[in-house]
Amino acid sequence: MSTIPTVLPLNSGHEIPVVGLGTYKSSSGEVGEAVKYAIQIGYRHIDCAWMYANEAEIGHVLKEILDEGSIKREDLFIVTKLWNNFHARELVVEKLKESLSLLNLTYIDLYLIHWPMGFKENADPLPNDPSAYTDIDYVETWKGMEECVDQGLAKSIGLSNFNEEQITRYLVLENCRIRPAVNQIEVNPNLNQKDLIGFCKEREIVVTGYCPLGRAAQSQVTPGYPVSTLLDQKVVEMGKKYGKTAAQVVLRYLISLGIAVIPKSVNENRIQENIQIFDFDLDPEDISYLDSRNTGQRIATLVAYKDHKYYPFR
Ligand SMILES: NC(=O)C1=CN([C@@H]2O[C@H](COP(=O)(O)OP(=O)(O)OC[C@H]3O[C@@H](n4cnc5c(N)ncnc54)[C@H](OP(=O)(O)O)[C@@H]3O)[C@@H](O)[C@H]2O)C=CC1
Ligand SMILES: O=C1CO[C@H](CO)[C@@H](O)[C@@H]1O
Repeated sequence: MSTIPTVLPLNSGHEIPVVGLGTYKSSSGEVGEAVKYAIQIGYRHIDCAWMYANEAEIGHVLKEILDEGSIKREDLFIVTKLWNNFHARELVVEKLKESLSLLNLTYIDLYLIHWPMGFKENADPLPNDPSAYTDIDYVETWKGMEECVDQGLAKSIGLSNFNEEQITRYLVLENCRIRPAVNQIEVNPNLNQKDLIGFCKEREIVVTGYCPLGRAAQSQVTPGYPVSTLLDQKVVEMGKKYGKTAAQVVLRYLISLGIAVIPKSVNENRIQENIQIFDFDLDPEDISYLDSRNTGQRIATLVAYKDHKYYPFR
């Protein structure tokens, strides 16, 4: 059996656990229990965001766990993200401090710019009107991110939803003093992102794949969503051969691309299932089948902002 590492090295000198728990739409009254259970059974990486509006409940549980003492702060890898309204350089440290206070932490392991597009500070977080856009250059935002590292508030900093050209503006133009450690992007068999993953790898940027399960249940009922590979009967049957579920097959496929994944669940069985993916290998014909599912369809398009100067998916 081939061994897949359980952590990946970052260019900051730190390591990111390959499987993390997603928390988007993990609702109040559920998210804390989910995080507590995940950490109890061995998850060490939790993916949060200011935008998810649930950092306070997660912070309550993190405090409880760390106060109890058997898990130390340095054992955990907590991620959060700067939302689009706060791209002005002088807001970055302030917004990280706000997230840290909600999360009951003194530092974050990884702070990401959530999207390259900026909105005005006092606008709606998902504005309907282009008058809410700003053209603050994300290179300016990055200077604020670097200050988070300088002040000891973030161990690593990175990007999310950035395309090749946008990453190149940091690296080739040498606009950054501290290099992005991670680019968090949508990755699932419908959108396997092999090119962007390869591009990032060559530049020592680790990819974290979001929506790894293709939001299975919602994908059946949400107009415009590509149908999740978890619902493909062939993948369900494939799983039976290994004594695994379709979700485990898909996650195993994704981590073999050399990326981290952050499946979201608030259900104990599924939280457990999603990390039990290191004890089997996929046969070459199954990998070929999953490769063939790459239609390029995206879930998280934020297409309402397609006319924003920094929209990444043109
Ligand atoms: N940077 C960015 O812009 C983005 C980041 N993210 C991050 O990535 C995380 C994951 O993406 P997300 O959008 O949540 O989508 P996922 O692909 O992780 O799908 C989550 C859905 O799948 C269900 N599910 C979980 N495990 C299983 C399983 N084993 N079998 C069947 N269904 C399952 C969950 O339900 P249940 O909870 O009931 O188990 C939930 O409905 C987010 O939570 C967030 O942290 C996501 C989108 C954008
Ligand atoms: O993190 C996120 C969760 O998904 C949303 C889209 O469905 C994104 O807008 C957001 O970036």
